[in-house]
Amino acid sequence: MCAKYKKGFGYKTINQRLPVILTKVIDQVARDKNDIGKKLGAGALEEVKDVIGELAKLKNEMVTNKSIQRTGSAVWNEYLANVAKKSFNGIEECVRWYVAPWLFVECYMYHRMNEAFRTSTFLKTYDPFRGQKEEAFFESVEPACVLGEFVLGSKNGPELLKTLLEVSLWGNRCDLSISQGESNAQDGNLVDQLVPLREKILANDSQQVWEVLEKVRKSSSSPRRIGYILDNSSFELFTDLCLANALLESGLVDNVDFYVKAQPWFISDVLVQDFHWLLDTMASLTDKPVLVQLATKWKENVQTGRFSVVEHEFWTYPHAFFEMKDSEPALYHELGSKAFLIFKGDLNYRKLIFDTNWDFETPFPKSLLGFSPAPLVALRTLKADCVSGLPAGVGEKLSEINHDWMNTGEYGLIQLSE
Ligand SMILES: O=P(O)(O)OC[C@@]1(O)O[C@H](CO)[C@@H](O)[C@@H]1O
Ligand SMILES: [Mn+2]
Repeated sequence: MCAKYKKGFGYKTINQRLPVILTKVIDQVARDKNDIGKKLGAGALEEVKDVIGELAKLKNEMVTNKSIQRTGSAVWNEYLANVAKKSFNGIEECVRWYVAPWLFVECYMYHRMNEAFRTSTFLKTYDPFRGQKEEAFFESVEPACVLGEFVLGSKNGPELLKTLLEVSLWGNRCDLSISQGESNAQDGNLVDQLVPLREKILANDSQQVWEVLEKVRKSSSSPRRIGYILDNSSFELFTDLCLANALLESGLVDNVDFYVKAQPWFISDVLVQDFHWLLDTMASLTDKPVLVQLATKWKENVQTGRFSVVEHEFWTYPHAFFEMKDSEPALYHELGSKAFLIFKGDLNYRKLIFDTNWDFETPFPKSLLGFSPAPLVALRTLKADCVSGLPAGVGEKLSEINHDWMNTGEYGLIQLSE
């Protein structure tokens, strides 16, 4: 899929969404300029100007459909060469913003943005999205309290697990990339919304997920460790922690390894510091005892290693996941050592199914193209036009009602591949 077809979501992304997102990054850096200068001195101030210049150049390349440039990353350059080889007769100059695969180009924008920061001296670890992520959590404190009360007051077992799979799924609507950085917090009590939302789950393997996890619980291998490939910070991360909490407390698994991005990504994606920020912030909200109680528990899990947070550069590469086995075999092997994997969100889903226009009814496991390090579930609200594993007729019917149905975040999937 690429951005050349004006009716596709790829076109809207390159033509509208990404320029807006990048402009906001430039504005944010410009706003932070004086603070940075005051804190770090004149050298830093000069550097801020250079970074803004780089970002403006990137925006110009994007909006004028220039060729995708090589960068300082061998991995990205090799990927670019492969895109050229596969679709452009090896001519890299022909790989332009509007004709290159959409997934590659969208990731490339964030890669180039990060390169501008990472190659600087003073702004190496600067995260232009930090404020938005933090604000998003403060906007969701009330729904988080309600959900927290629910989690603390529920009995462990299949019903709670299935409910929290749905909670974590709908947490994926709170993504700041789809809203181009505008507020997109959880609205109201999610637990009450689950029943009406259920008809929007187009494929729901939650019962089978429970059965697989029951097998994990009974297995002799110890410790029973799962990998949780996170997506967005703030409320979505809170829902993920609620699910992980239930997995531990029901005795289904012993350890949860959370995989996070190593660079600011798609605005709201979790970085290591976002994970700890959330726990610290919850712990500091003393007028919200339920959040303090959960933070205490989860911090203890971090201290004892029952929760761990792992960053890996692979999640900010352009590769589809079926390519991981060859391009990042150590990570594939590491995931293969887990009893179960949870993949969150739209971007991870796109990478799982190679961002391909599968027939709606293609079985989900088949669309993973051999990616199968361990049994896995994908929890994803649909925000891009690719999907697999739908029951007969569902996709066709929705297409008749609204041709944009795959891009709105209104529908969800809980899909298992054993
Ligand atoms: O991965 P997530 O946070 O669920 O979704 C991120 C997202 O940017 O991915 C799609 C395009 O890649 C967008 O439609 C959507 O906003
Ligand atoms: Mn995201």
